[in-house]
Amino acid sequence: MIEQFGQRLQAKMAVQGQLCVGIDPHPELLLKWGLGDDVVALKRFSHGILDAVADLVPVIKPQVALFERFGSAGIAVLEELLAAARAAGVLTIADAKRGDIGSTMAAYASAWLDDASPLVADAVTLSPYLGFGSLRPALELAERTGRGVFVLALTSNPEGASVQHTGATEPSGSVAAGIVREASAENARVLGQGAGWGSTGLVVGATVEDTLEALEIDLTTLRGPILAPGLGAQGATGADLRRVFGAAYPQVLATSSRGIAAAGPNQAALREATERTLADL
Ligand SMILES: O=C(O)c1cc(=O)[nH]c(=O)n1[C@@H]1O[C@H](COP(=O)(O)O)[C@@H](O)[C@H]1O
Repeated sequence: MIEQFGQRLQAKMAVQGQLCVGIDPHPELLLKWGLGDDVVALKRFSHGILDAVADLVPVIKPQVALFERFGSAGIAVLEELLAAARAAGVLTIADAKRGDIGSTMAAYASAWLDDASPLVADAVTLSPYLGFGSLRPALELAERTGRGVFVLALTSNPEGASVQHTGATEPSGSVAAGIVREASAENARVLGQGAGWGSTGLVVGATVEDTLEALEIDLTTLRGPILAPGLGAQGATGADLRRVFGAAYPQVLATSSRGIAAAGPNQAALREATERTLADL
């Protein structure tokens, strides 16, 4: 039987901690590393971070958009990076935020979650705002291949509230609460009476402050991982995460991209920034 993503992630986090290092090759960071804004730089930057943190953290999260901006050559770098992480035993979350009508969703799912795809990752981020049900092809493929998904629920950007908080005063609750319910039901379906985490995770920004309480969302019902961006560059700290997530904190995989990369390109400095962030968590 294939070991499912949720179980693999939970086991790795128990040993290595709750930090995911994001790989976001922004032009200004490439410049700060003394590099140009080109594909050679993209490769040096992304492999530089992977090499520095591979034995320290359970997961890396390349931001797909920042590879796509170099076209096919950038995608080739992403393919190599995903393969190198696999070889180093680091789990990967492709941050692609895909979401489309079911038939197209099946193609996105095969790009990121199918064993045969050159872009295969251990998990992919998905947007449920065409309806949670539209993600079904990805949920099914993830289950078949032992991979996972992280579904946007409450994002870290201030504009997210205009969609995600909608309905908060209705009896059915907010849009975000509905996403949490559907993801929890999916894990309950797959896990049944089994213990541990399912492979349907959620994305909840570390910056949402008291929103969880206000929207009456209990993330411990998820029985799965919570990807929490917002650490470092967006201002959140380990203490904020513990306060925001409360009883669900053990499920949190905090992610930091610019906050770690800004310490580079020196490998010792990248490791030091990573170890400091792990300690804060
Ligand atoms: O899905 C994500 O990872 C994500 C969701 C969210 O709500 N907010 C958010 O910042 N992200 C991503 O997380 C990363 C955050 O980067 P830093 O702010 O540099 O740590 C970026 O790649 C964002 O696209």
